[in-house]
Order: sequence, then C-alpha cells, then structure tokens
Amino acid sequence: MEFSSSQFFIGFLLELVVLGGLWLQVSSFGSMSSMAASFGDKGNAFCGLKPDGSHTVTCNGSNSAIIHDTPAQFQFLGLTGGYGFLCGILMSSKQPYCWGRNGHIAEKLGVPQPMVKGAQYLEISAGDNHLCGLRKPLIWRKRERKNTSVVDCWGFNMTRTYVFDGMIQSISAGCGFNCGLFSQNRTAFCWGNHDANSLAILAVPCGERFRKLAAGGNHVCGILEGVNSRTVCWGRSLDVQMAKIASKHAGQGLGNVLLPPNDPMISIAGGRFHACGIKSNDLGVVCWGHTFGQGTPVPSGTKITDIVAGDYFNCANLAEKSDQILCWGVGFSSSLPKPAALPRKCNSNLCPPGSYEMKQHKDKGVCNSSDTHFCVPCSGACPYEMYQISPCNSTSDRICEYNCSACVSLQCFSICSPSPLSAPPTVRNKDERFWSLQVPVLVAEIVFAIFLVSILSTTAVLYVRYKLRDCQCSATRSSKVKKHIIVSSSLQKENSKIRPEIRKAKKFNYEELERATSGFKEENIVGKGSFSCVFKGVLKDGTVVAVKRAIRSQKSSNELHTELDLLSRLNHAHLLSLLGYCEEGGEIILVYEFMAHGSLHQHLHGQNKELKQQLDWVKRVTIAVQAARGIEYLHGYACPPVIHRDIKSSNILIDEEHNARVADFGLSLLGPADSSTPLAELPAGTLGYLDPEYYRLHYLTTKSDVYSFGVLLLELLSGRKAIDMQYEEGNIVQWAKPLIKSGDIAAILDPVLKPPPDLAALKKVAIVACKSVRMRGRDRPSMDKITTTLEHSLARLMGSPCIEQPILPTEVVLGSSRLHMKSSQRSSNRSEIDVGENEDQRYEFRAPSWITFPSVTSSQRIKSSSSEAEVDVKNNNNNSNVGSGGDVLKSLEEEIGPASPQERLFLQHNF
Ligand SMILES: Nc1ncnc2c1ncn2[C@@H]1O[C@H](COP(=O)(O)OP(=O)(O)OP(=O)(O)O)[C@@H](O)[C@H]1O
Repeated sequence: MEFSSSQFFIGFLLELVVLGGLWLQVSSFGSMSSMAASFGDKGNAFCGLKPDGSHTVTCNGSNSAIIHDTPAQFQFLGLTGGYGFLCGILMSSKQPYCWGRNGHIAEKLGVPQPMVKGAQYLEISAGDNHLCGLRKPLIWRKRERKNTSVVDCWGFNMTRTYVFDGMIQSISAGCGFNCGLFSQNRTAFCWGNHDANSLAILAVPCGERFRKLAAGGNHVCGILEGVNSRTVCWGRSLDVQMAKIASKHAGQGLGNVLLPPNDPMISIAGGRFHACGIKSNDLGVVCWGHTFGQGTPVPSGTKITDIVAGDYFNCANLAEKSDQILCWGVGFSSSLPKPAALPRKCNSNLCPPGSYEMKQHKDKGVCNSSDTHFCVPCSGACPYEMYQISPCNSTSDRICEYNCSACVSLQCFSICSPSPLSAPPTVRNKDERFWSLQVPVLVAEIVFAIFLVSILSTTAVLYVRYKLRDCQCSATRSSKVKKHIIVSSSLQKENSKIRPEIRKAKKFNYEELERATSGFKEENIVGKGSFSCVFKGVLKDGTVVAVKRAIRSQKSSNELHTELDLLSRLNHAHLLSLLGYCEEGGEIILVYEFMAHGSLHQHLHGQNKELKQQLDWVKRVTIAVQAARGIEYLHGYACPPVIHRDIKSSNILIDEEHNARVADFGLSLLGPADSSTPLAELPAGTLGYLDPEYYRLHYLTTKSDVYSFGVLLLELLSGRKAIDMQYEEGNIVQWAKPLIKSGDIAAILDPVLKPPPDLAALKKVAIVACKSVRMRGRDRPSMDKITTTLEHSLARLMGSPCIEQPILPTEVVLGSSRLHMKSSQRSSNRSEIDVGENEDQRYEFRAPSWITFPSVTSSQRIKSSSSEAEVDVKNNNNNSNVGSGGDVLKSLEEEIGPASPQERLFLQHNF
C-alpha cells in the first residue's frame, strides 16, 4: 500500500505526539516515582509500591537498615531514594516518611524534622544527602500570597523553607542542589549549594521550555517541550573532566563520555555521573554521560516503562515481561531481586477516564494477558500550532494535528507543505482542497509581512537620515568637528574590537603558569584582592598575561570558579577577557589579558600623584562611558542577566590603549531572564559602594550595580575615595549629593584638575551620579540610560556640537546568545539627562542561596556570610572598623524607612 508523503509525515508526527504524550512516572537520582533506589556504602536497596493497588511498599537489596525499617504497614503515594535512605509520601498525612540511615537528614528517620504542622506535599525528591518536598498550595487561606510555591528541604546544608514566585510543577534533587519546573512557562531553575553545582545552577538553558527534569550528581537533564522531545543536559558531572573522578569512585576503568542523544524521550533519570532515558519511538533505553567499562551493559532491544537511577546504576520496569525489574551499571548488589515483586501496572480493570491503555502494536497490549491492561495518563492539551482531532479515550491518547494556518515552526511548515502530486486520488482531492484554501492565505500573509517589513525599514532609514542631517557638521566648525570625527573613528575602531564569538577558555597546565610568572615570584605581583593575588606573567608565545591565583581557601576558589563560569560566557570589549584557566591539585588559577595601566583605583588614589593628573576630564568620562557599557552589557544583553555586585574603582582596569574594562566577577550572580522578582541574597560587595536597599532589605537587582556605579562616578568627578575618613564627611555620597543638588558642581570637582571650559558636561555626569545613588533602586536610572547620558556628556566635553548623537554608537554589545531590547531604544524620546524616573526595574528572582564568605579587607569589602548572625557580627565589626562608615549605613537605612508589609513578608519568606 502506498502512502502519500503528507500521510507519512502526519502519521509519523502523530506517533511522536502520541508517544510524546505518554506521561509515565519517572525517577532520577531523587524524583518521586512508584519505585526508587537507594545507594551508598551500606549497600543498595530497591523499593517499590506493590502492584496490587494497596499502596504499600516492598523493598529488596543489601542495605539492611532500609530492608529492616521498611514501613510495610504504611500506604504511600510515591517514593524517592538517596544515600542510604528512602522516603515516600504518606497517603494519610501527605507528609514525607523516610527510613534507612543518613546522618545528614536524621540518625533515626521518620517524618523529617522540622515539619510544619499540617503541611501537605505534592511531590518529594531526594538528593544524596537531602530531601525536598513541594508543598501543596494552601488555597483555603484568603490572604495567602497567590502564585507562590513553597519547597521544604531537610538534610546537608539544605534544611530550610524556600519560597518561589510562580507555581512549581515538579522538583528534582541532585547532589546538594535542586531544580524546579515552573508550571506556567515550563522554564527550569535550580538552586542549592554552589560549590560543585555552580554550573548546574547557573547554566540553566535560557528560555527553554521543559516537559520533565531529572537532576543527577552535579548535572541536570531535561526533556524539551515540542514534538522532538529532545534532551539537553547542563552541569558538571557529564563532562570528560569528571569522568576520571567517576571511574575512581566506582572502582572502574575509564569508560566513555557520551553526549545526550537526539532521540525524543519520554522519561529520564540521572545518576551521579550519567543519565539514562526511555526513547519514545521504541521504549528502548539509552544512557549518556560517563559509561563504565565494566558492569552490566545497558540493555538493548528491551522495552521499558519506568526508570530509576542509583549512583552508578539504573533499574527499570520492563514493558513486555511482566513482574520483572532490570538493573544495569555498576555497584548494585547481586542480591537485588531480578525479578522482584515490584510494580507491574497490568490491571484487570479497564483504564479509568483520564488514562488509556498503552499498546505494543495496534491490537496487542503491553501486558502478557489480554485480560489485563497497562494504563497511562492521557497527555495534556495539544501543543501550540496543533489542534485536537480526537480526544483521549480508554484505548488511545488524544490525537493532535498541525494547524497549517498557524505554522511558525519549520516542523509545522514541512508537515504542511509536502507535494500533493504523489497522493492517491482521494487524498489528492483532499490535499488540493486544502491547498486551494491555504495558498491564498499564505500568499496574503507573506505579502503583508513584506509590506510591513518594507514600511518599517523605510521609516527607520528616513529617521536615521533625518537625525544625521541634523548633525551634519559644517566645514566651518572644522577643528571641533575633526576632534569629534577622530574620537568617533577611534571609538568605531574600538567597536570593531568587540569579539562577536564567545571564546572558550583555554586550559593551561600549572608548570606553564609557574614558568610564565617565574615561579609566582613576589616581584611579579601586580595586585592583591581579598581572596587572590594577581601576578604578571609572560607565556611561551610572548603574550603578557595576568595570572590570578586564589589565596588558598575554599571561598577564594569558589570566587574564582564563579568568575571562570561567568567569564567563559561573557564577551565584550569592556569586560576583562579571560584567556584561560588551570585547575590542578584542587587549586584554580585564572589567566587574563594583562591590563598595562592597572586599575582606576591606582590612578585616582595611588601614591603617584602624576597618574591622577594625567587622568584629565575627557579620559575620566571616557572611562565612565566604557565601564558603563560593560555593565550595560551584563544587565541588558547577557542572557541571563548578570549582576556584578562589586563595581568599584579597583575593579575597573585600564588596558594599553587606555580603554576601561570591568573586572572581578567573583561575586557576580546570574538570574532567570524572564523573572520579575528581585534576587533574595544576603549583602555582599564593598563598603562605600554597597547599595543601601540591598544592604537593608536584601533586595538584589541590577539597580544595585547602578548604585555602585553612581559612587564610582562621584569618585571620578571628585578624586575622593568612596569612604575616606580623612574628611569630615567620610562617605562620598553623603558629601557630594547635597552639593550637586544645590547646583554647586564645582565644589565636588577634583582640585588636581582645572575645571573644563564647559562645566555643563560634568554637570550632566554629576546629575546622573546623583540619580544613580538614590535610596530606592526603582528610582535609579538603568545602565543603558546612564550610558547614553555619559556619551552625551563626553561629546559635549570634547566640544562636539552634535550632543544629541552619542559619540559611541550604542549597538556595540555583541556576543550574547540573546539580545534584550534596551529600554532606551524602546523609548522614542531620549532626553539627555532625563534618566530613570519611574522606569521599570529589572528584577531577577533566585532562590536565596546559603550564604558564604564573610570578609572585611583593607578595601572594606563585605561578602555574604555563612549565617545571618555572622553577617551581623561582621558588619558590626566593619562598622567599628570604619568609624562613622557604620553610622552612614545606619542613616541610609533610616532614609529608606521601615520595611513595608510586603517587604517584611519577602524577608520572612526568604530569610
Ligand atoms: N588583568 C589584570 N591586569 C593587570 N592588573 C590586574 C589584572 N587583574 C587584576 N589586577 C590588579 O590586581 C588587583 C587585584 O585584583 P582582584 O580582582 O583580585 O581584587 P580586587 O578587586 O582589587 O579586590 P577584591 O577581591 O577585594 O574585590 C587589581 O586591583 C588590579 O590592580
């Protein structure tokens, strides 16, 4: 029998859609399922809900504590397993109940403590040494905050309640971190201990929509939404580097490291250094990540329906052979039952509404006996671009078809546009009718699109021409104009330097760097930070580099790891470039481009007064523009946006050509791009530059960087340090703000320089600085507006008559995977100093991380501490260290005023 290509495509698609719609219970390292595996040095165990519908649990395996403590009398809704323990949600109370042994959760398990009275859970998920539960929302309380989800966690470094904005559909736990899937937009987010999981937490694919997540060791895999159901993974444990560690742990020889396959998947489960999934086209199993040389091989040609992961092994429920559990990998005990009396979902009852019987072939069920049925839940609504042509019934899932008039994806177009010529007559007639209707619609749409694009581009061209005509500089203004042109072209040159591709950091070996820095000689030190020493070095090929080596501590290496993770993703002419890194013997060393002229701090406040004088007004404002551009890129163009958290003059470095580069990303944070909630982070940064709102309310937004940048502008204008106790008013903001507000700009200008002929240019800078250090973040301008204002000031300072045109074109930010539209570009009216009133603030949400690294250094830098109490103590110390600096912060708090009820709620929920 012949099929037309369109029939074939649609048949294939329907198969994908139907199979893709299967929503079988899956379990990863820790997700909840009807079965679960536990692993660890006390042996492995495998438990499952009995297939008789009693919801009671049965366990087998070599972990005697789990076997002995199995609560056979309790009924459970689902199970999850971790290192030496298993947990289930009790049917009666909907609370977790755990058994086995794990010193981090509790010596003697049971209901994990502390437990909120009456809390009920929808799902639980076990990592290796922790358990998290997604709380059932309390809808009966009228005043309950809407659209929030609560996750309670217990165990190593995790015991606390996390509140998230947005409804979470499911959670999955890995080693020391967790991930969640928002139900509304299906985006993923992860939180937890950053030590080994910074990549898993920070590198969540931006804007991707997932059907399912499965966290493993230090990685996460997710099945993408859409007909392809492709799997993507991120994190650390699936890479080659980690393979060596994996082999050591599992006592195995080094196997292969495989990439996730492209096959569509219906479920996945993550192990410590690997992940496995069930392919939707044949229910076969496929594994990737680190595969071991020895151990039971991954089954081939076997259909499976459920899958769970231990650390180095997986177990699955066979689709065809009833009552059999199949395990593979290494480390599971031979005493694990194969077959085990575990979940086989073949029921004698017909499938209830909301589910349908899964078939192996058209007429043959999955179960051995034709009297029993294997039921799976119906899939959700049809995907976008599709409509339902038949509903879900007891024998088949809902069937969806592409709506050819609403195609946006290539897949849809390819399905909708095959040639109808090879079809049999009836099909051809149908297709002809279809095309006779569709073609005019498509043609009309294309014509309309072309018309729209040409109107828009013509308008844009006319607008640009009009603007340029206004700024035509006549020959009579030659000297000033020349200057302007020279500046413009030099800045154009600068733009061309922007690296359009994100470079991969090179891996150096220790000897290479040791040689480059003459054995990390003291004379080669060019700077010292709180956590690191920076050496000048020369590589074998003659490249001069800066080598940053952590002062040995876990915290410093955390910082360098954050910096490595971030800088490998960022690329901009005004961000310090990372050339490579070296990670050996537990130490991490970063290699950067060498900045020949050191830091802005050294120029402004160093011993050499000449350096300060050389930094004339044009150079200072140019540095301000360039630094603003770097930060603007972080906020508006990096995806997800980056909050630097430590903008200050010692982190603005100056290269050979006197261009400014923003450096030191050790404290920086990423956040999801589409969230509208502030990060809840304990304060970190440098005293004097620290946003009082962030300090006071722990609200972290991109506007916190704006505050620090405002302080930096005041520093550039006045030549004073952010906090300088040799003056009566030691805090630069407290000193400069009233003077600027009173219009006395000259009073704040650096006395080592003569005021410029056109003071108005610096007035603009002072005003924007003043706005940037407003108490409330939402009242501060965004970085793109600041950049625009600074560009205008620079143009004016250089005598350009074209002050409406920024000297530096604004479209210089390249290299991010996605571009965000600048708010200033959205605004049609860009007044030169009309910055920041009532504009939208970019808030980022992030789970409150557990807090790390307290430190006060000579540069008065404070970092989040391991406990709030510690933070207070440290801050008090800081305050006493800096004398009235502490009072300054106190008075800033007072200026912000008491927390509103909403803010208080935010704090209560997050800290
Ligand atoms: N790429 C570089 N080229 C030249 N000098 C550099 C480079 N990177 C850093 N330095 C110098 O080393 C100093 C220390 O840098 P680092 O980023 O470690 O700390 P910091 O920002 O000054 O202090 P902290 O870590 O306390 O914030 C800088 O102030 C600068 O003078």
